[in-house]
Parts: sequence; C-alpha cells; structure tokens
Amino acid sequence: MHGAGNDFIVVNGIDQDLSKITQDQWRALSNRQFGVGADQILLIEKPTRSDADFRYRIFNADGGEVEQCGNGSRCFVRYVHEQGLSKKNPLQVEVAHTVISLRALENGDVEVNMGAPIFEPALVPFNPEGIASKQEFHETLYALPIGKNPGAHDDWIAVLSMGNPHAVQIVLDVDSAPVRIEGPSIEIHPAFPKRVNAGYVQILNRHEIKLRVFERGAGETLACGTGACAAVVSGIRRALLDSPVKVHTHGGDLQISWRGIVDGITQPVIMTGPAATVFEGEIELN
Ligand SMILES: N[C@H](CCC[C@H](N)C(=O)O)C(=O)O
Repeated sequence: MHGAGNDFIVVNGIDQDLSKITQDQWRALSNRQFGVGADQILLIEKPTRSDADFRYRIFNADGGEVEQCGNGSRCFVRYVHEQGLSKKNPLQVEVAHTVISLRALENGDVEVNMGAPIFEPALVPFNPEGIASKQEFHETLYALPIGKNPGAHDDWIAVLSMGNPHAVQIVLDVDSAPVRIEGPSIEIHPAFPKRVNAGYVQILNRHEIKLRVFERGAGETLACGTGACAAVVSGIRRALLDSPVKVHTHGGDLQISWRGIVDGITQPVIMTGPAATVFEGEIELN
C-alpha cells in the first residue's frame, strides 16, 4: 500500500501470530531488491487497551520499531475495511503512546486525528545541552552544528514530536536543499538519543508549503505524514503559516490542520490524505 508515495507492507497479525518475526526479517522484507520492498512495515494486532479497536505497530525499513506513522495510519484503515476486519468508521487505533482516530471519507481520502504535538525536549527526545537556541514567536529554534546548510533560509532547526521525533528546518528552495547529504547527519546527531526524522520546508504562502523528509530508519521518502504534521505545527508556531495548510510532497498532497494551544491545551493535529492498495500476496518467511 502507499499513502502519497510513502509505501508500506501491511501485515495481518490478527489471524496469524507474527510476534516472533525478528528485526532482521522485517528488514529483509523491506529490501527493494531481495525482499518485497517498503519504507515501513505496518503490523495490525489485537488492541491491548479497551478504548482501541486495533493495535498498530510500525517497523522502519532498517527493521527498527517506531512510535508513529502518519501515512501508514491512512493505509491502516483502508486495509482493515478492505480485508473485512471491521466495518467501524472511524476506527480507534492504539499506537505506542496514545490512541489515534482514523476516518475513511466519502471521497476516498482518510482523515486522521494524529494527537497533540509534543514540544518538551526531553519527551522528543532531544538533548539541547551546549546547542545555541533562540525564540521565534512561540517556537524555540536550535543551531544544530551540522555544517553549513547551503541555500538555507536560516540554519535554525525546530524540534518536536508527533509521537516520533522530528527536526524541522526552513529552506529557500526545497528541491535544491541538501536533504540526502545533510539529512543522514541530522538523523544520527547525538543530540537525538533515538535518532530523528529531518524535515526540509519551503514556505509557498501562509496556507501552502513544499516538504521533503529524510526519515529515520528509511532515508528520503516520497512523503512523510508525521513530518507534514511537524512542519505545519512548527510553521504556525513561527507565525509563518495559518491552519489549514496544504503540504506538497514528491508523492502527493496532504492537508494538515492545527488549532494551536487553546486555553493552555495543545490541540491535536488533523491530517487528511490519500491511501491506496497496490497488490496483496503471501510470503513464506524462513
Ligand atoms: N521514519 C519514521 C516512521 C515513519 C513515519 C512516516 N512514514 C510517516 O508517514 O509519518 C520514524 O522513524 O519516526
């Protein structure tokens, strides 16, 4: 399946026990030459909490399990409905740190309540010690020492979590930004103990951006749902964007809405976008 070109292997862990699959086997399945090929693998399981219909586990192409996947969540609800695992709409789905709500829309898109962004560095996690920072409106920006970023609007990076960690920077031209050269250095920067997804944003107007993301554990993908959420939230906090925002990615467009912080409560991010099934099959894992 794919959500705006971010592609997934979606596996049914309800009717079969896949809990014994190793990190190496997930990585092998994700390999585009020797396996099936995917940016991430989405594992559907029975929920462990009473307020969820299913549990949703995510493995990056490098085999590592992660906390959240935006584009994958839209494919999740499509798969559940297509496979007849549930007719419920919306679905409540348990991910690492919370429950998210997924709704299949009449027009074929899927709307996801991605939960509230997390800004506390320790919860991202991010260690700002020894890193220069400055305040820009409601956003704290960090001068992450990763060498000069040519063509940068500025070298300052915002850090936040959508359940998974994101480092978001604004550039003048996203197509010429050093995503594949600099992205790997950001991904493994020691200030991010669990590594990080590196987002590059070009502001087109107050309701429209272009985005590229060098994803943790997968490299540059054609789209990143949580990256789109993080980019819009940071742009609104920097007073550069107004909700809703259309996010243009190489794989397609996503619509992101966020009402900010209301009465001291950080509001959830709402993401709307496509989800497509490409093919289905069976594979014997050795
Ligand atoms: N690479 C991400 C997981 C997948 C996120 C992305 N595919 C999305 O649509 O949100 C991470 O390690 O946090």
